[in-house]
Amino acid sequence: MSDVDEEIPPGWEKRVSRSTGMTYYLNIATKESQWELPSVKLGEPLIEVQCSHLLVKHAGSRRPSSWREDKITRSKDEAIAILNGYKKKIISSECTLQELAQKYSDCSSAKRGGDLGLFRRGTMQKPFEDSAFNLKVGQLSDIVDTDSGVHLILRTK
Ligand SMILES: O=C(N[C@H](Cc1nc2ccccc2[nH]1)C(=O)O)c1cc2ccccc2s1
Repeated sequence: MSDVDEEIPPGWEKRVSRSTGMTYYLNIATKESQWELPSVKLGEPLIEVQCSHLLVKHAGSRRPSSWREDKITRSKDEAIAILNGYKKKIISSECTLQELAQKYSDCSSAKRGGDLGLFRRGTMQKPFEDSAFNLKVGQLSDIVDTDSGVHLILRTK
């Protein structure tokens, strides 16, 4: 099978099952696996994506409170600086977004490593949606600003 036929979409890895010797495909970010070659339907509109995110709220957030902190008083600039620190650790592979979200995200999805599940357009705040639907699978966003706070987004599906 030539490479072109077997193009593996970004964010996926080809693996061989130790027990059966069969080829399978592993989603690097979610660690989910499947036997079928993940299909990227080029040119078709993207209906839904799956993302994990790390949210740092600030005093100006719509709900300046979270499971971590009853009353969040940090400034937006401080929140951005904190998030830039996390981004450096993720880019250098010192930590994964999931590990940092679990510990530090001000979103209740922290308990799931920041995983928001699959979502369609029209369900998340617009700046978040626009960023998420412009990411490739496995790609990390720049800092995204919503009424909830500032986010890093990792597209996982
Ligand atoms: O809106 C949520 N949480 C808010 C913070 C927040 N604001 C967001 C805005 C866009 C995307 C995710 C966001 N999370 C909160 O905890 O104050 C969600 C939590 C969860 C948990 C699991 C799946 C989806 C969601 S959406």
